Amino acid sequence: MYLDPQSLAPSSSPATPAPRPLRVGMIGIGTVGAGTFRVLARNQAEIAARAGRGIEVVVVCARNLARAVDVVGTGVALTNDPLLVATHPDVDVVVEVAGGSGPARDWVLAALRAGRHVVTANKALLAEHGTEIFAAARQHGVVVAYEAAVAGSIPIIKALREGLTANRIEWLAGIINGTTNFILSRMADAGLGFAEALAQAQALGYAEADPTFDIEGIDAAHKLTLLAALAHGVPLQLHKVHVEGITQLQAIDMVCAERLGYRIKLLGVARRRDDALAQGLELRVHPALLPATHLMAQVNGSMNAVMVQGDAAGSTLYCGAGAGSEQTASAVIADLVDVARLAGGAPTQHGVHAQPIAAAPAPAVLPMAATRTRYYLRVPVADAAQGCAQVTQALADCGVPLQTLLQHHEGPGGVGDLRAGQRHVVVLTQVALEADVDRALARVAGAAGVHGAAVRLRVELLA
Ligand SMILES: NC(=O)C1=CN([C@@H]2O[C@H](COP(=O)(O)OP(=O)(O)OC[C@H]3O[C@@H](n4cnc5c(N)ncnc54)[C@H](O)[C@@H]3O)[C@@H](O)[C@H]2O)C=CC1
Ligand SMILES: N[C@@H](CC=O)C(=O)O
Ligand code: NA
Repeated sequence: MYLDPQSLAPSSSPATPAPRPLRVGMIGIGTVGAGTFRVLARNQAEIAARAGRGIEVVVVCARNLARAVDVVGTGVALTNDPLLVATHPDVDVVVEVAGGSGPARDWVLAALRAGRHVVTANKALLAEHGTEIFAAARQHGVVVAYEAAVAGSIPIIKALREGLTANRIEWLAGIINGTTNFILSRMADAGLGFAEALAQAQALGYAEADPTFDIEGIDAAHKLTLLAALAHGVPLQLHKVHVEGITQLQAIDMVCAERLGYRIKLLGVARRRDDALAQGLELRVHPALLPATHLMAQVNGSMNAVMVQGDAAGSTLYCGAGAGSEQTASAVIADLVDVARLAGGAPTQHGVHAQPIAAAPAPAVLPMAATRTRYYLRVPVADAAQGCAQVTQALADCGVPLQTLLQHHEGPGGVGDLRAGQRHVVVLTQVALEADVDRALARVAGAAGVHGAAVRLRVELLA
């Protein structure tokens, strides 16, 4: 769509002087920074042909300068002062791949005020300070591009801003954290424990500096905040995202889900509601059951996938590496190429201005009690028959329609944290209101013979 094959051929007009290269200053040269430098160097000729000019890293900020030399060699200026890169006179665009949201805000604002474009992979920064940062970019007539910040290599920002721009987006749902998808896949498919799987994700460069951000769903909430703003025209409102991570997930529920024909994934969902029960936006990150036959359920390891339902396009699905060095670098460089193509024009004329566009009126974020979906419930009980009767009665009393009910009894040597001999009532509901499901579970909790806390997981509707 964007690539003119002729542009890869050598120019036939020698009289036209070659435009000067786009000069890049990088802040951070870790997993993503090093990948960006490597891919820029390796694919230099192709990238220059496609961008219409070369892209050249002129200065790099690193904490450890000796290690930075190993990556970038001696032909690039090095500093450990990020502000020096942000305002460097020889830099056209600042690539921020250091991470964190406090100091990074200052560097990025300094770059924008100095008239530099910014490319960043930092979703925490934009989810927390994006309103201020995009306003500064507008004021100074420059671009903040962030394709790498959401779902790594997948061009989902471009898809929403450009490919789907004609649509009213009804919902989007995504596996948008590579680390947790890697952990859940390794636990389900290779029988690894949580800690071991997390350690592998860290060693492969997928996890955040503080992996709590991954496993507690915060990183996915950062990304969902950015996606929801683009897709639904709402402000950046991280504090309104309902967030549950995967640390409370129990092995028994992964096994029961699988026996029922489902896989559990950490999902980010932004769903517009305009029905008899609610008008607004569901904005939530949590583990969810997906039918094992659904394409999204088959997205494993560090892969991400985002499904978008538009009123005109219908369903579209985007899948690819959600984390990793060169995988993320691919998106960073795509943004650099967009900036290179500006060639002095106004950012908005070239469709690169990556700020969320507010629609009026923006839908309000709904409370979780208003969520409408299907549910998986597991209730530990002393007596299976009595437990089934209690659970079905409570669901019926609260208007929650039942779809499947089964008893689960694991003998000695059973899965995960299951006590030998423990019985469970496992239920799949039809579509119900979360408030009604919670009322039913509150009733069940007080019943004689119920041993321990019930588990409630959402079954996501992806149709
Ligand atoms: N690793 C991945 O797969 C992905 C990471 N990201 C984001 O990209 C950013 C970078 O992530 P990684 O490369 O994985 O992290 P990293 O920890 O591997 O690299 C960050 C580098 O920045 C340097 N740095 C931090 N503060 C600095 C300072 N004040 N002065 C000089 N250097 C400083 C660190 O020393 C480190 O070398 C983060 O915002 C992360 O969320 C986004 C998508 C994927
Ligand atoms: N830690 C993140 C990195 C990419 O955004 C993830 O695992 O997805
Ligand atoms: Na992306």
